[in-house]
Amino acid sequence: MSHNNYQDFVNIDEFKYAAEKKLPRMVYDYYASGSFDQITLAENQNYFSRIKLLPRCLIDVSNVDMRTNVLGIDLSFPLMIAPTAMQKMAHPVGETATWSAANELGTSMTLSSLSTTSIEELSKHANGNPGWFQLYVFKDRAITKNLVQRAEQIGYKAIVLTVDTPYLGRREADYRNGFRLPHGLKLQNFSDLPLADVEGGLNAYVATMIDSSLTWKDLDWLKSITKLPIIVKGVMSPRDAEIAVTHGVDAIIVSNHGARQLDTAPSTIEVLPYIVKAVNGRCPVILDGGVRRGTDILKALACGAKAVMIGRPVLWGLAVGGKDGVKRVLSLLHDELKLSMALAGVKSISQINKSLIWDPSEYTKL
Ligand SMILES: Cc1cc2nc3c(=O)[nH]c(=O)nc-3n(C[C@H](O)[C@H](O)[C@H](O)COP(=O)(O)O)c2cc1C
Ligand SMILES: CC(C)CC(=O)C(=O)O
Repeated sequence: MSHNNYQDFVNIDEFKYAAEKKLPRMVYDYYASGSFDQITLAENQNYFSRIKLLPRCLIDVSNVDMRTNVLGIDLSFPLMIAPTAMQKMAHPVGETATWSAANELGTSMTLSSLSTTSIEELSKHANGNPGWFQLYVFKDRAITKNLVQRAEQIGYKAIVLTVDTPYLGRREADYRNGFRLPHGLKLQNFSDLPLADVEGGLNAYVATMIDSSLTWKDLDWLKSITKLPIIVKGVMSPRDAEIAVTHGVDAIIVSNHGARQLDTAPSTIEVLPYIVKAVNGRCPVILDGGVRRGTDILKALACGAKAVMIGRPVLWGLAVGGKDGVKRVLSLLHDELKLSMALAGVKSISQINKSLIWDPSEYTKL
């Protein structure tokens, strides 16, 4: 067996480069791409780098406690795994490897509706504790209802309703490459239905199958068919956050879908403080998009997020080293956050607040 040196990688970028070398071009491009000119893709990371952290000194940081809890889920640190479709393209073990890595590191994952491992298979692997289930609402409501009820019955703890995908954003590399699900792989939640194949590419799939007429009324319908908490994923406008809260959602995920939908949308970290203000403590707010460093997690929490999610870094870990690759990705971010908290002068999650972010206007009158 060839020597795998990913255990020596010191940051997430190294995983990305290694995954690019290892994966077929079509798969890597699908995972990596943003839409159109990928302005938002760059901005998701760049905006983080423009925010400055202000360290406090002479605080006993010999013990840093990163534990937290989101909607009843205990986390060893405030990071969860975002739903990403078709993980068996990255590694033959796919979603179950990701779940195991998350579980061993004391965190949790959300299974995509469009997974290459079924709702039931993952739950069996997870001993009935599979995490959250991400829902795409199909035009055929019987299919949608079936997904939700299977997830509820078999032990998923919340439904993550994705609200930013009435159509798929245009990722140009996927057109060039003629992206399709590789032979031998299926969207396992639909076993033998025609729905399980992505023969004509993803854009056609979404346009044909996914309900682009979805509105807030459908959120009420969803609530009527399940007792599980409902989390809306893909909120970017503070106005929509307000509407979501009035519809009684249990949490909001501030997300621009990893910059794969509307290009030139703002970065998620830029809108986060405004959404937190609009929500005003009425439900937890989670952020995803561009989180690649422990300092990014610290900044998101300082802006009021309860936790963050990562998408692509997990796919890079999975591609490079399966379960152990994902574990290494998670532990890098875990250790980076711990060090960053200590260097900033905070020893627990509850001590993180916006005073950690450098804002000269707060000090001009001192
Ligand atoms: C390859 C890929 C597939 C994705 N599939 C889904 C999906 O099936 N459902 C969903 O709600 N979001 C999906 N997303 C969006 C992620 O859940 C998440 O919002 C995004 O990846 C976060 O940004 P990051 O990759 O910069 O961490 C996908 C993202 C990527 C990169
Ligand atoms: C199959 C797609 C709808 C999955 C997705 O959300 C994405 O590619 O961004």
